[in-house]
Amino acid sequence: MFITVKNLKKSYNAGKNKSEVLKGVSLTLEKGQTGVILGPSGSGKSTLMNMIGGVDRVDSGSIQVDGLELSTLDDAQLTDYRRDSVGFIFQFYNLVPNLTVAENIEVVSNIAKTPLDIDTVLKAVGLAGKKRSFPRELSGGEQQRVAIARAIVKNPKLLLCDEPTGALDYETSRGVLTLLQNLNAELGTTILMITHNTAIGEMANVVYKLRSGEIVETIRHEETISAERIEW
Ligand SMILES: Nc1ncnc2c1ncn2[C@@H]1O[C@H](COP(=O)(O)OP(=O)(O)OP(=O)(O)O)[C@@H](O)[C@H]1O
Repeated sequence: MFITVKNLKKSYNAGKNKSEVLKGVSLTLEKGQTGVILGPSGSGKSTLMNMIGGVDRVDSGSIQVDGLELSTLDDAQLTDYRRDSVGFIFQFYNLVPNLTVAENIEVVSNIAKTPLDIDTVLKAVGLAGKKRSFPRELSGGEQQRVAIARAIVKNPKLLLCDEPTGALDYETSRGVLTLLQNLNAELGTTILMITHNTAIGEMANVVYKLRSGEIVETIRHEETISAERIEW
C-alpha cells in the first residue's frame, strides 16, 4: 500500500478549549491511484492533507507513505520527505509575481533531487509558449497550470491538491482535472485531492467522505470516469 493512515488524531488549541479536528482517521491508497477527500468546510480535509504532506505533525496514530513512517521522523527528515517526495497544488496558485513562468518552476527544480526537464513539463501542461510570461499575463487556468508544472517538475511520488479547481470556471476546471489525470497516467504519480465538489469524485479510484473529523464512508470505484466527461 502506498499510503496507509491509521487511527490519526489531531487537536488544535482554540484559546482554552482543545478542539479535536481529526478523531481517528484511517485510510489507504495504492500507488498510482487517485484519491479524493470530500467533505464540508471545517471537516478537517486540509488538516488531514497537511499531515500526509508532512507539513504538520500527528498527535497520535500512524501515517506511512511508501514505507516511510512520518510520525517518527524528526523535523529535518520531515523537510527532506516534503522536498523530495511531495508536490503541492493549492486553490490559489501561490506563484511568485515578479518571476517568469520558467523561473517560478526553476525555484523548485533547482533544489530537487531528480527534476524533470522544465521544457518537457511546460509542454505537458500546455504552456510551452508562455515560458517568459509573468503570472499577471496569464489567465487563472494558465496560472494553475504553472502551479501544476511547479509541483510535478521535481517528479514527486505524491501529488497533494487542495481544491485545485476552486477558483476556476467549469471549462477551465475540466482542463486542469484532465491534465492531472493525464499526469497520473503518464508518470504514475499518486494523487490525493481535496474538493467540495462531489462530481469530481467520479474520476477518483477512491473517495473518502469526511465529516467532523471522521471518515464516514469510503467508496472504491472499479472504473473511473475521464475528467473530460465530468459534469456539474
Ligand atoms: N493551525 C490551526 N490552528 C487552530 N485550528 C486549526 C488550525 N488548522 C485548522 N484548524 C481548525 O480545524 C478545523 C478543520 O480545518 P480544516 O482546514 O482542516 O478543514 P477543511 O475541511 O479543510 O475546511 P475548508 O473546506 O473550509 O478548507 C477548523 O475548525 C479549523 O479552524
